[in-house]
Amino acid sequence: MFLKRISLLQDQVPNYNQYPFNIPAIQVIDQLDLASPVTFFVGENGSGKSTLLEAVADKCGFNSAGGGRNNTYETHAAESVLADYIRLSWMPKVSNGFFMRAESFYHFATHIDELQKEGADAYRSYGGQSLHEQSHGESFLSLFMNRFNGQAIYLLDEPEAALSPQRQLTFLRILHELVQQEECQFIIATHSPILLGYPDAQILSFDGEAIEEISYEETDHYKITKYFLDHREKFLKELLED
Ligand SMILES: Nc1ncnc2c1ncn2[C@@H]1O[C@H](COP(=O)(O)OP(=O)(O)OP(=O)(O)O)[C@@H](O)[C@H]1O
Repeated sequence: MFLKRISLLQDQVPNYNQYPFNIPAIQVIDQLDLASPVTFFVGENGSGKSTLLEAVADKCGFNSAGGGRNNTYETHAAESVLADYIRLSWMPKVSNGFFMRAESFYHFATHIDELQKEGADAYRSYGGQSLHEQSHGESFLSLFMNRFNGQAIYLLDEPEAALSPQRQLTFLRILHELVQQEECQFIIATHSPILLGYPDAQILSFDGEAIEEISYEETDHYKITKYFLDHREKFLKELLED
């Protein structure tokens, strides 16, 4: 793995009452140690996972709307304010990698189409076909299978968004091969109890007073999903009738 620590430059934070420094989990970051090639960010909606991931992506030099170092294109995505206030500690440093956010993947696909029109063989890295001509889930898997390789860091924001449960398992297989064979590092914000099950991953929860490591079985994703599947009728009766 390459990225070992994310630190917040607390003495330089201009205002703790303003976004992004007003997010509870973010404002108390001192040093966040990454202890495994696969780190998951988990937490409630709005707990700050994307904000931190985007800041890391920006600091890596990746397009904060999605892409690698060479993907320069305009979007409505704002610059990451937080990026100026974090420090990344590497051992060793890698510059290869990719930031994928499900919500702006459409714009990224358009950017690849434009590169192809300009004469570059841009589709080669994405399964030989426009990402717009593949289903949402197929285009995600094309990205993971064809574009991801070599020693690199991959920052993924909810990669499960378009993937069926079966394809999430396929994704885990690709992830495993990239970690084992290419020594890739992943930081993944996710709500998927399937992805979170990846063995030996570090799971960082944004739900407490500080970002802290928790086990798979301690995640709400596991607990709620398990309870739901084990007691579906009772659970829904309580939920819908009370
Ligand atoms: N550009 C912005 N300006 C002001 N507040 C913002 C901005 N972007 C996000 N926020 C707020 O910051 C908080 C954290 O948002 P963020 O997108 O990081 O959450 P998240 O944990 O990734 O959530 P989700 O699981 O829903 O994707 C939220 O309360 C959100 O409303």
